This record gives sequence, structure tokens and C-alpha cells, in this order.
Amino acid sequence: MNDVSILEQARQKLPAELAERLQSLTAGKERWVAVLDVAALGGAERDAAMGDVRAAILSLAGAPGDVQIIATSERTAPASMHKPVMIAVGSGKGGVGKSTLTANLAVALAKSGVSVGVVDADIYGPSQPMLFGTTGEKPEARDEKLVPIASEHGVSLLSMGHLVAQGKALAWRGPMAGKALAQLIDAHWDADVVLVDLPPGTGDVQISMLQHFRPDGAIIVSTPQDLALIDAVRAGQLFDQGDIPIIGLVENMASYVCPNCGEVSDPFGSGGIEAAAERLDLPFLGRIPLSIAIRKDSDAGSPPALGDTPDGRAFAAIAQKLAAWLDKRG
Ligand SMILES: Nc1ncnc2c1ncn2[C@@H]1O[C@H](COP(=O)(O)OP(=O)(O)OP(=O)(O)O)[C@@H](O)[C@H]1O
Repeated sequence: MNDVSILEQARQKLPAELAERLQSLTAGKERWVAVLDVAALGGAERDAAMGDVRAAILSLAGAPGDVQIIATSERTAPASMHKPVMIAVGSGKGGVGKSTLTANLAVALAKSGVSVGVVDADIYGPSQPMLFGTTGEKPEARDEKLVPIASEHGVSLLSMGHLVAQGKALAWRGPMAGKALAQLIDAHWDADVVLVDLPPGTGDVQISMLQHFRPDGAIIVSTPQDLALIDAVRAGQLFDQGDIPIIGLVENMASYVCPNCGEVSDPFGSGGIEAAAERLDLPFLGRIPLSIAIRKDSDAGSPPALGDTPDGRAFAAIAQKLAAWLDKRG
């Protein structure tokens, strides 16, 4: 069954006003994801609309046991008119959790009703397809532009990993990487916000990419280790050079809570990024714990931000600060 036919079937089960509000319905492996326009509905009306849509979808033949309804408060403009707010997520060095943060911030924002896309610009190790469970899928092109892939977590996605085989782009120089990134950015985005997972570091490739796509803001992630911290500060200078507003710093792999005894320890130290933010007069957006569940869920293509767990809530808290920044920007 294709996505158009399930969308039509679901609409037929709904009153016309509600059918019109149901914007998309995507069949994922484990669950279906619906996007519902709730503009101008009060709290109770909105809950009732979401309940009716959920019931209609679950009554369809072939529906899974679970359906996620994403409420958006704006009717989606045609792709050609749409210019999403672009936010870069960078880090001074690799392996600090930049991709994990990008994916989970996107999911947490989508859960709160924002329509979100992710561009995976990390040519050294594109990991968003794995994080979103879309490995091996290829984006289609329309009018010579790519159409982002809809993941089953309510976030659409384009990755360097969709354009080149793993490891092939490693030798790219800055301008080539910038050109490839332009294809991912200048695509048929149907989202209000697009988070861009940059390659780690502060070299030529990153500078060229930033010059090409001029993000509206940047988030820098680091672990509390001193070395990573120094690198994160350097990444901050990279954005400063390009005059790109820094939305704030995030500390990843902070305190570890032992899943057996509950004891809290700080294997990489703690609080360093918050102190650095204060020193640099930058906002501190929050910390994500070092958690085995984050790694396991990420490897399994099920972003932890989907769940109402301490890990999920840590991502949601940072997403709220990002949403506040977006609101302020207007
Ligand atoms: N808070 C965390 N707790 C436990 N594991 C984590 C956490 N954050 C990230 N990881 C794990 O650390 C590894 C590196 O994370 P990730 O790929 O997000 O880093 P990155 O900075 O994007 O790396 P790269 O530079 O290679 O792209 C992954 O296996 C990921 O699952």
C-alpha cells in the first residue's frame, strides 16, 4: 500500500473539515506517522481532532498498533515558497555526539509541533540514515532538486550518505563539499526548520560549507573533556568569523547514571561547557547524560527523544530552548 492511498483512505473516514487538516500519512516499518494541521483549534478541540484522526487511521486495514500524530500549527506552504530556518550543529572534533544531538533535537522539535528536516552534511561519517532508520533509501529528484526522505519519526532527511557511498567523500576538498551540501540544502524542503549536521572540526571544508549555506544560527556540542572543550571554543570562533549567531553550547556525555545501582559519576568531568559558555558570554542550552540507552537506541534507528524517559526529556529541554530562540527570531 502506498502512502497516498492510505492518506486518501484515512481522509475518507473523517469529516471534511478534519480530512482537509490531515496533511500526510506515512507508513513506517513499525508505526505510521500522520501530520495534522491544528491551526486555530483550542486545546480541547485539538485533543479531540487528534483522537478522531488516530481512531480513523487505526481502523484502516493494514494499520500497525501504533500511530504517531504530529500536530503542526501552520498550513504547509508549497515547497517553492518555503525557506526554512537553517541551523548548523557543529563540534570542534569528532565523536562528541553531534549527529546524535542533531537527530534527537529534530525529533523533539517535531514532537512539539514544529515541522523539521535534517541535512546530514558530515562527509566523514554520515550517520543520520542510521539514526533515522533510512539506510539504503535513495531520495528522488523533482525539477532537478532532491526530495527529502520522510523518516517514520516525523522528520524528513537528506544525507551525504544518500549521495555517495560510505567513505567515498573522504578526500573531498572544501569547494566540492560545499557544492554537494548546496544540493542537500537547495532541495524541496517542506519544513519550518532544518538542522544541519556539519562535519566535525574547524578546517577548510567546514569554512567552505558555512560560506555556501550561511546558516541562521549555530549550536555547538562538546563533551566535558578539556581537549574537546578547547576544540568547541575554536568551533565557536569559526562561526564568529562567518558572523553566524551562536544559539548556544550543549554538553554531551555528562554525568553517567549506573543503570544497576543508580550511582552518578562524571567520567569526563562535568560542568566544563557551562563554565565555558559563561566565560564566552554564550547561552548554555543544557546537558545530555552519558547513557547506554542513548547509544543502543541510536544504533537501532529509534531516537531516544521519542520516549518520555530521562534521556528523552534532556533532549526535549534543549529543544525547548531552541524553540524559544526560533520564536524570538519571529
Ligand atoms: N550521550 C550519549 N551517551 C552515550 N552514547 C552516546 C551519547 N552521545 C553519543 N553517543 C554515542 O557516541 C558515538 C558518537 O556519536 P555521534 O556519531 O553522534 O558523534 P559525532 O560527533 O557526530 O561523531 P562524528 O564526528 O564521527 O560524526 C555514537 O556511537 C553514539 O551513539
